[in-house]
Amino acid sequence: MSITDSDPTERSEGTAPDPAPVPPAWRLLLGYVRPHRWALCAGALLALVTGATGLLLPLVARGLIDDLAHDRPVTGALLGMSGLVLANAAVGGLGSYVLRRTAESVVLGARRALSSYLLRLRISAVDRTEPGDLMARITSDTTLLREVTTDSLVGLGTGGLTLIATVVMMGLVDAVLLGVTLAVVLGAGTVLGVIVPRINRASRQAQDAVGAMGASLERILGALRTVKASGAERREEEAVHAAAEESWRQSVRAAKWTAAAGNTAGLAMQIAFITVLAVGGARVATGAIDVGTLVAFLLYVFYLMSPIQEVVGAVTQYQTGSAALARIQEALRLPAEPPARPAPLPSPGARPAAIAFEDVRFRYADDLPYVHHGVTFAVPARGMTAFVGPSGAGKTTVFSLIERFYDPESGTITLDGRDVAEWELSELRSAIGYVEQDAPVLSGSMRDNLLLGNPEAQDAEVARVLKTTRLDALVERLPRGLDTLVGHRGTKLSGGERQRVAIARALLRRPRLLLLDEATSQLDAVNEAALRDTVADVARSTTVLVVAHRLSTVTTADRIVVMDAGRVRAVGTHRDLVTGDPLYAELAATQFLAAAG
Ligand SMILES: Nc1ncnc2c1ncn2[C@@H]1O[C@H](COP(=O)(O)OP(=O)(O)OP(=O)(O)O)[C@@H](O)[C@H]1O
Repeated sequence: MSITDSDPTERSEGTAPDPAPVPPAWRLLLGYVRPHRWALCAGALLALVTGATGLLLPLVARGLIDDLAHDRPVTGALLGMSGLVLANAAVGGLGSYVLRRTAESVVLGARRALSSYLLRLRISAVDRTEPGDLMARITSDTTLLREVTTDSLVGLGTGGLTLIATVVMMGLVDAVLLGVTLAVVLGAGTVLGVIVPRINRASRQAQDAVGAMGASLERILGALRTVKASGAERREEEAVHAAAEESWRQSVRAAKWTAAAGNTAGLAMQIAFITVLAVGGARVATGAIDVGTLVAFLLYVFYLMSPIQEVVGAVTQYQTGSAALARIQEALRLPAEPPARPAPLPSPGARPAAIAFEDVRFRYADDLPYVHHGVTFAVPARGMTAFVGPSGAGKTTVFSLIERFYDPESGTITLDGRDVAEWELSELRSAIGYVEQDAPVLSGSMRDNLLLGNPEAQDAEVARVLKTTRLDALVERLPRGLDTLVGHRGTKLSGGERQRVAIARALLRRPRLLLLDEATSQLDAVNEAALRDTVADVARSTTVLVVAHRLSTVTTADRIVVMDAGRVRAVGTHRDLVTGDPLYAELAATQFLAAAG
């Protein structure tokens, strides 16, 4: 699944698509590794020292055979060999630890960068992605960076250098036997050139399938009640299984080619060994070389196996890792907002904000119809303004544009007379409290939810807001008061309570402008009255805009903006509009709900 296909929303929001081509995977990898380069160099150095101690072993072995052949004492050679073996194990272990630790740090860096970036994504970018797929990019794709750092980058460096050093040593021992060995190795290299790109393709498809599985799971877990109530468990299960099986199929394909690559390298070494033994035996017979030289060379052939396998492993691992890197990079190229600078919240009693739309035209994407066809209205500071109109009229979109989740194609939106496009985003949002229609409550405690937008709020302020939102009685009833857990998405609260928690959360930010998207669902009379009184209270000191779905909300409003098909058709009080606007009269007659539901 690709998330970087060009998206028309970008242009309609004035966000130019990123024109720079995606850098090659190796350059991306170096970018992640750069902060850890010294640790990586230390690890690579230790790996090289390990390799060097190994390289000396055949030479010491040759000395040992020579000593034995000439009846010389062998204690020195034996001690030397033991020392080299111990040094090899100790330095090798330390090197491996340093490399793995560095690789974990690379993964940590990538996860931090990616998660911070995802929190800054523009809402338009989130609209066209699957959250589950994005999650897979942070969890599973970044994990692959670990192997690619240790096995691929370091493996290529140390394996490559050891390989060169081994070849040089072999050349010094016997050039003819080296020629024989290289001929076999080059043949194997040609076969590997065919296999390796296949590993890349299969790995990429396997990772995409993991992303698709995450997306399916997120879809199910996000609406498990609906899935169960709709009896759709089996069909949803099949979708998850299909993605899991696709990932399995592609991983098995990648495993097949990886195994083929490994075996080709192994087979090449066996062939090289037998050929060297045959050619070397003949050379010993003719007296061209002695037995010690042949044994030393054969040890080098064995020794060659490890760096060759390291290099082959590095290349195959790089293929898997570059697929993951590409997926991470795709996520990092989604349009994002500039990094948020912390903006202070308005002080208590800050003056309310005035808001105005002037001929605003907006559509969610170039290939979608306009949602706003020139919306114009002005709301003075303080008081409650209700937005009413049939479903799809563009009321919620008004709020999204004020919050700058999207930018209009033309026209201006001003807050206190200043174009919202000119405001620093964090400064703009700190002036506004926003309560979404489905009033999201996050998992965690009641306190976590209330303090989400203002962690510094004092107890007295929290108590006051709880009273305003008529939540004080509820909190008293909860077994652990504010520390009671509210469940995933606040499932332990009623719909009305969730809405009031969301309002309380917004109020604790002391907004100069409160945007309240009323729930379309019917509330019971007690909850409805509590909500109405709350909003009326708040509107005395703040500017409140409400997308209203209930007649009881609009009758108390200071002014009502009637929207229809992306236009403002009338503005007035309930009394004016009931007689002056036929659509409003009709909506009021049906209590809004028939037209709004
Ligand atoms: N993220 C989006 N991407 C594309 N189209 C969208 C998006 N959000 C809303 N729309 C479309 O824009 C139009 C206006 O939506 P909006 O939510 O503003 O309507 P509304 O008046 O608030 O409706 P309701 O009363 O049902 O909440 C609708 O036709 C809707 O399908």
